[in-house]
Amino acid sequence: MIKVGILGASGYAGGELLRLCAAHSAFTPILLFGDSQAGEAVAAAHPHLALAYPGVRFERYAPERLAEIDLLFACMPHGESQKIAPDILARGVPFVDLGADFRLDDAATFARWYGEAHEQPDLLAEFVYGLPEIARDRIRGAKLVAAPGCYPTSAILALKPLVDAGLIEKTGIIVDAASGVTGAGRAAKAGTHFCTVDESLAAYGLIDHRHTAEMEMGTGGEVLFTPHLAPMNRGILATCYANAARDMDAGAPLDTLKAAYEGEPFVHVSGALPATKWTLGSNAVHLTARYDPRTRRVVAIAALDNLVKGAAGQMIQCANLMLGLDETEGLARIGVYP
Ligand SMILES: NC(=O)C1=CN([C@@H]2O[C@H](COP(=O)(O)OP(=O)(O)OC[C@H]3O[C@@H](n4cnc5c(N)ncnc54)[C@H](OP(=O)(O)O)[C@@H]3O)[C@@H](O)[C@H]2O)C=CC1
Ligand SMILES: CC(=O)N[C@@H](CCC(=O)OP(=O)(O)O)C(=O)O
Repeated sequence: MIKVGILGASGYAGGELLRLCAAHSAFTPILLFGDSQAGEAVAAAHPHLALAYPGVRFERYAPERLAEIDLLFACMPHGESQKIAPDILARGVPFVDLGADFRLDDAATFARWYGEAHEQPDLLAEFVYGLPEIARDRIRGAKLVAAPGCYPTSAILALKPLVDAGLIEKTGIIVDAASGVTGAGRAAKAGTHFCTVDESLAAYGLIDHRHTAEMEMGTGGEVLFTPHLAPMNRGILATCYANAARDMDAGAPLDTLKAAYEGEPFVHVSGALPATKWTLGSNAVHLTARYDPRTRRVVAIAALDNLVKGAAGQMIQCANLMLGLDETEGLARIGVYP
């Protein structure tokens, strides 16, 4: 048994992490931190988890309690991990953070995209960016991992092999992506109210969405990113456009993605146009790509579940690698469909 602590266990990502841990052979959540719900039963926040966590309650965070666990996950709003990172490092507990605090590799980029100075700039280099398909060897055995945001996971997986193979130019990359509403967290907000979202599709975060920085770090290109909010609970569909760097067969981008992800347990590349519905509840990413000789552009599309491969599933996949377990342990490769 690997004793797990979760910070932000009462949120959507924390709830999904608890759901996945319930099906994991080793990860056993024993400390669920959530100050505002301390004393409440897990099932009060997550009724669907009642059978898995009978009698388990949220507790207040206290750094000395880190001595009781073998692995720590955090699913808190940005800025919170920075405050407690020194405690975590001092105790040496393996840590996977889902917030954005330690994803970027330099403090100036963090300040540019998050609008505030980083409180622990010296610790940025200590964290590995937790995208196993790109950084598996660095995650294996690491103590500190920063899991990517949901949008960057989709865009980086669709684009990086095409950049690396020299098929697309690094400038002028466009990422148009739509997210399900759980991507915005569980707190009630005007922008995610049922009546605002239902039967509607809208862009937001024009030009300055903070995930642009992660996409640029992960692809090595210059990205114009436009997120959209879609009337669905889960899912990200990212449609990515780039200028072709040279003439090529229409199928060359698809062949490149197939070669790049051959043997990857959670990545499926095919000529079919991916849909978010294929991925629900699974850690799968479905990808496709084409070259259009008429416009000399390459288009690549990714679909995933923002709460699994875009959040809690990615965290479990990283933790499996960090602790030397089978990377796929506790994770579904097949979504619930229809
Ligand atoms: N939802 C998604 O698809 C994804 C989310 N993320 C990131 O993961 C993190 C969590 O997201 P999500 O679960 O959606 O968010 P939620 O709003 O659903 O949950 C946030 C959690 O953080 C806790 N929390 C809130 N404020 C504080 C604080 N000041 N100190 C400590 N804990 C606090 C909340 O506890 P309480 O109930 O007690 O307030 C709750 O457990 C965020 O950083 C988000 O950006 C990343 C990838 C995908
Ligand atoms: C639909 C929606 O609102 N999505 C969130 C993305 C949340 C996330 O995954 O990213 P971070 O962890 O980097 O915040 C947004 O656009 O802010």
